[in-house]
Amino acid sequence: MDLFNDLYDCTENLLPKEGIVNYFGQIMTHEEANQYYKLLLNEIDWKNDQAVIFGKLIETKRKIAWYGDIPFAYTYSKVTKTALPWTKTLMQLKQLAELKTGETYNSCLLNLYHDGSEGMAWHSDGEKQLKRHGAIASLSFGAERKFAFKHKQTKEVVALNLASGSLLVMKGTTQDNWLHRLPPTKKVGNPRVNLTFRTIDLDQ
Ligand SMILES: O=C(O)CCC(=O)C(=O)O
Ligand SMILES: [Fe+2]
Repeated sequence: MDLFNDLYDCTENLLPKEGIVNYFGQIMTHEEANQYYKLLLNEIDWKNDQAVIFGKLIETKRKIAWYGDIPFAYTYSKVTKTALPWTKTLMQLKQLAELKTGETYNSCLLNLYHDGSEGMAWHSDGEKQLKRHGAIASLSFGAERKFAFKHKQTKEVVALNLASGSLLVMKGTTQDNWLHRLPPTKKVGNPRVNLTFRTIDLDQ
């Protein structure tokens, strides 16, 4: 695993300008990643995501869950969700993400993509309730999927594959200047679980 991880320099900024994205590669063994994947699939209170699109309430096939230090209300795609208390597994993963990235987090949004037909459209995670320029740590489990960034003005694109058991961090002004997405793909038939650890600003 160490040999493999030497291929990634987690201090290298993947963005050419106006934001910072670091990819740490796989931060655990395949066995550990597989264990976490199964635990997360079973333990998490997965719900179909709801969103208001053109004024209509729709349910996505992708499932989500929202956990945090306290029952924060978080408005995402115009629907408000209340954070559930951390599970033991999520607490372990939060500590791992904090140790690796040198940042702290107080909440986590989880996404379950059943197969490659499910993805997430271009967006940035700049919600008002999030700490301005706070780091967002992304842990992935299960199927490897492509993840892409697009500069809001120049439309430059940067893409990479997120492996099972891998960690990526977005920080600085990334959310101001770049969109990101998880493109749908016909090549993937297995589920993927993604965790994004975030910091809700309690003064907002
Ligand atoms: O699934 C991913 O890798 C990204 C999810 C994401 O961008 C989000 O939850 O805001
Ligand atoms: Fe996002």
